[in-house]
Amino acid sequence: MAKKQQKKTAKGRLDKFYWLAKEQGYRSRAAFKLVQLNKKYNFLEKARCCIDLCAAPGGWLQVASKFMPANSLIVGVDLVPIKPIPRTITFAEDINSYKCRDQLRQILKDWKADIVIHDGAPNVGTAWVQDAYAQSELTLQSLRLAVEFLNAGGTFVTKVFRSKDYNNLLWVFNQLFKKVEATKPSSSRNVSAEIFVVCQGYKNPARIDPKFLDPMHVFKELDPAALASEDPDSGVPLTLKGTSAGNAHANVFAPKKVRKHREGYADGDYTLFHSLDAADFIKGQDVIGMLGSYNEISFKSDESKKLLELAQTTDEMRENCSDLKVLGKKDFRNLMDWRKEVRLALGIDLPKSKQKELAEQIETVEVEEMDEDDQIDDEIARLNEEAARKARKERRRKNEIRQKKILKMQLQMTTPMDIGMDVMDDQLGAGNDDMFDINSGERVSRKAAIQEANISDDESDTISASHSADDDDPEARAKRLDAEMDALYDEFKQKQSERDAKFRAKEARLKDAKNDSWHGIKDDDEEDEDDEANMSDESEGGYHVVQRRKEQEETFDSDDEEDEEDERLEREAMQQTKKRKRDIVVADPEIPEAKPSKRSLVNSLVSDSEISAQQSREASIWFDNPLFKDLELDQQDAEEQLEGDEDDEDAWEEEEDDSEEGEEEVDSDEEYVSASGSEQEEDDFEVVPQDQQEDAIPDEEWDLDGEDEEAGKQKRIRDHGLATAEAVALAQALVNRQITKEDLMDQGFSKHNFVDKDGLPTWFLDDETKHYKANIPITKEAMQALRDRQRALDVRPIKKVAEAKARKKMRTLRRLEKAQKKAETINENEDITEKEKSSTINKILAKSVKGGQKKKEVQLVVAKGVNRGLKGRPKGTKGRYKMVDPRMKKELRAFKRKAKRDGKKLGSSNNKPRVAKGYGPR
Ligand SMILES: C[S@@+](CC[C@H](N)C(=O)[O-])C[C@H]1O[C@@H](n2cnc3c(N)ncnc32)[C@H](O)[C@@H]1O
Repeated sequence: MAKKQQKKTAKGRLDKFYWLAKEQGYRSRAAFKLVQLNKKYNFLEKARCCIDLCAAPGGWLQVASKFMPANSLIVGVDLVPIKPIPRTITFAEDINSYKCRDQLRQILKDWKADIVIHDGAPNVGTAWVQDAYAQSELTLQSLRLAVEFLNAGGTFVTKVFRSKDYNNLLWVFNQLFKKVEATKPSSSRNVSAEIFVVCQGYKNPARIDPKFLDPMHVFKELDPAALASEDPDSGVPLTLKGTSAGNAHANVFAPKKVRKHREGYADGDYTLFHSLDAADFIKGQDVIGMLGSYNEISFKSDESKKLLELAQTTDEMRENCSDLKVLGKKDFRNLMDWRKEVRLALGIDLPKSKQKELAEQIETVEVEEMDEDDQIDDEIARLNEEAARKARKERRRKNEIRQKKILKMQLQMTTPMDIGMDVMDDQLGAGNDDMFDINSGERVSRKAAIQEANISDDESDTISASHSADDDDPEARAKRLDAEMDALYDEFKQKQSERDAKFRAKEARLKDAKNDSWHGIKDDDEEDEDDEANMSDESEGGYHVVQRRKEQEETFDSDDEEDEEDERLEREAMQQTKKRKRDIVVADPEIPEAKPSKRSLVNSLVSDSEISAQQSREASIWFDNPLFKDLELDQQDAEEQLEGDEDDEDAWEEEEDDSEEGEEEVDSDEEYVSASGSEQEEDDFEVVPQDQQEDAIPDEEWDLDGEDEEAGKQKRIRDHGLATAEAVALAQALVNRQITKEDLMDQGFSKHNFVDKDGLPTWFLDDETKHYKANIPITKEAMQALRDRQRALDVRPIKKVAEAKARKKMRTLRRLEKAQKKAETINENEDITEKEKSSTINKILAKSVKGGQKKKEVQLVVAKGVNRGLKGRPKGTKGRYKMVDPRMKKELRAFKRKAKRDGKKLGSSNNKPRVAKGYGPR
């Protein structure tokens, strides 16, 4: 028995309602019974005065106080005092006493109750052993108080036990109320015989016959003799004729006069608890029946005490025996096994081998006694029988194999390719042409035939060998079949995993989902996958990525023309980044840092061994290409390059920030890089800046080891919000008050969450994981909200652009600050006139504003002679430069000439090419 899972008190008390009650501050789990009853009948919201009979510890009172309107009168009474509850009046009294009635009258004064609720349970025996009759009496007593204090039209809610008095009680209720309904809320344990009756619309008769409320009359046992002498017209027993009870019986017994025993007590048996002696359990025959009808297996008799000394009677068995009502399927199976073992140990049953021996001995003796003819006849009969048995066994085996194969097919454990190959093999090898035998009496579907053919000879041999061993024992056969199915399923999964990378990733994700650190971040995971896909797309420069980027850039262009220059630089930077990413991927895909985003995510999904095996295979094939002969970059080199490049990036950022008033350095990476040979080589191995990796996969998502899991979960929820349509739909329903928090919690405790997985085969569990999920409806609004959010994300500028904008803003601010300081100094200067001051300040301000928009000048450089084709920054060049074709120089000269001839100023033309002040050294 799963001791850890369920605290072993009677009925496994600590169930979800126990915890819910704890969480919501209810004093008892019983509170949820009233919550659920009220949810169904809505009696609390309308009531202004409520009497709770047998109210301790006060769970129902808390619920009443929560759901009833403010300023309602709520009175609770119990044998034991109740700790004060806001908005309620309580006192300790026996509800059977007159004192109780008087006190109620005193409290209510001239008020009448709209609702009387009763959840009393007489304290008899142990806490959970109930005496049904006492319970019925208590119920009748509560009815007596109810009819005294209820308003016309009021409601009475009471607990009743499903005993033989149940129908009588219901009959009485029906006489006094317009509508009577019995219901069992889900919070009431199934093992409990209790049921709740909701009586609505109190008729408030002017006078009630006291016999209606007298247990002696209501629960009167009917004397068969009295019943026999009945009124011929109405069928009412003569002893009761003319009384209300008589009328009651007229209703109950007419027209058939046969009283139905539903699920009530057996005659003379008024207890709900039944104990079975262990010795009887071991020796008895109807084991299942016994386990179903008894509450415990006791070891009280001398015979059963001896069982306790057996090694087979473990502590767990004893524990299981102590409360049969809380056992699961597996526990019952264990109990049956235990019984079998004990029977063997006590010699009640013989072991199988001995049984066979015995049978053989008997057979031999018989044979010895026969004469020769008889012997021959008998031998023939035996052989015939054996042949028939073998044929039966073979047929059974084939059926099993077929079933198994059909199941395999249903689970899609075979692929069409396998089927084709197997069929061919089989047909070629064994000449099996059954498939095409249309006259075959046995109508096997083509698929089934294929499946049958799927079994290899080896497999069938193994199966038949193992079959013969335990063919007669259905239990062993079932176990063997289970084991075989599991093995087949594992094989199938392995095959699929080898074939399909997606499947592998899915498996790994499932595994991770089961892992605590992954709990609840499935969507993040998916997001990351998307990120990964995007990034890998990016690194390959796919069409979609280009399009997407284009769109983003266009949006941005139209948004802010002022930042044109910065934007262009950013575009170039991004292209460079992409180029660098490509470079590093081509240069050495084995360097982990070379594929930062991909590696890190894949690491998390697929085990290292899987990756390395597959990668090394793929990598060796890839690097067999002669292209890579000369390329020997080891991981260390790559790391050094990475560091170097990062330093460069930092330097670039610093210079960018330090540059002032148009003296900015060249932004473009190509232009920035030094021309020296070694550095040039390094340039080829630039990598994606580190911060991009961090963007793709936030550290904290992967690194939850040391953190509090709950805190991590909360953070993810904060960071990523409602990521699925289901989540958004639920959130909207909550906000719009279509459902309440309680509903949501209720739904959370669904069959999908509390599944006993013990003993279930893996393939079944896998399938369940896939399909056995609560179906949360998605609304149009939720989808729209998600789409809107995605759209908002799409139009947000990418990080690099936002950074460029911020840098620009910062530079403008610095310039303005400087200008302001200068203006202040000028203002304080008393040597110059006010007019001069204002014009100088104006100039400074204009300059500072213009400074930001000043176009950067580009030097055009022509490489000549040996320098032609050299890459990198030409010696002696400062600032931005552009390598141009020599022809352009000529064209420029021609342009100047023409301009001179036409008398135009070079600078006045809008069509002039962008030129530098002069030419570079080469
Ligand atoms: C199941 S509990 C009630 C739980 C309660 N409805 C709640 O929500 O907390 C049953 C209660 O009935 C009370 N009881 C039993 N017989 C009684 C009687 N004759 N008069 C008053 N209370 C009684 C017991 O003291 C016990 O507290």
